[in-house]
Amino acid sequence: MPTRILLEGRPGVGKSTVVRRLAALLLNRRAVGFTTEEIRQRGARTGFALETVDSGLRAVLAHVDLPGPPRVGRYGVDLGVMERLALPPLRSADPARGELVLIDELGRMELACTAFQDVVRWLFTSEIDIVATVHVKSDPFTDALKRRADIELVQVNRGNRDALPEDLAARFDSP
Ligand SMILES: Nc1ncnc2c1ncn2[C@@H]1O[C@H](COP(=O)(O)OP(=O)(O)OP(=O)(O)O)[C@@H](O)[C@H]1O
Repeated sequence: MPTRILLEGRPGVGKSTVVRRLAALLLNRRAVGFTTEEIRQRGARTGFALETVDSGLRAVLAHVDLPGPPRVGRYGVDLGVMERLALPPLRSADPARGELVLIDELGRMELACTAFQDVVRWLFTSEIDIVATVHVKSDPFTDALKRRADIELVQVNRGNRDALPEDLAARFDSP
């Protein structure tokens, strides 16, 4: 049975940092997937960049200056970035090669890509180990994942965020 972990936490608690540190700590496993990061201009958040875990490819996923569609809040989302950068490594993830999927995050902008929803559904039925971040906020897609009996829902908070990357790396790296 693969390990499927959802890291849940309030905005800014440190979920992305846990995922990035976990990717850097893994010795015997190859992590594939993506992380997202705020873009700030003159101190204000103007968008989000997406970066692939394995190859470090980076592009602007959402920005106040992008028109969309879709628009999520103040941001126009470039779904082509999901198609070109995020999906290929997820589609070719192979547990036989020791690969582990990291997704940061299962958020509204990412899930605006229906092909991404399909890939995530497939991943959660496959033999691939997964660590994905989710917000506390209710959303039909992530609520359904959180209710599954075969996932571990881990709350990220200030008390455990420093220890979590090493705890998770030890679990995934052990033979
Ligand atoms: N373990 C930590 N120790 C100190 N600072 C941290 C730690 N983890 C995260 N931070 C800081 O908190 C801020 C938010 O971190 P991060 O982006 O990882 O949170 P997040 O939960 O992924 O946020 P979001 O919900 O917006 O995606 C960053 O400035 C980061 O440097």
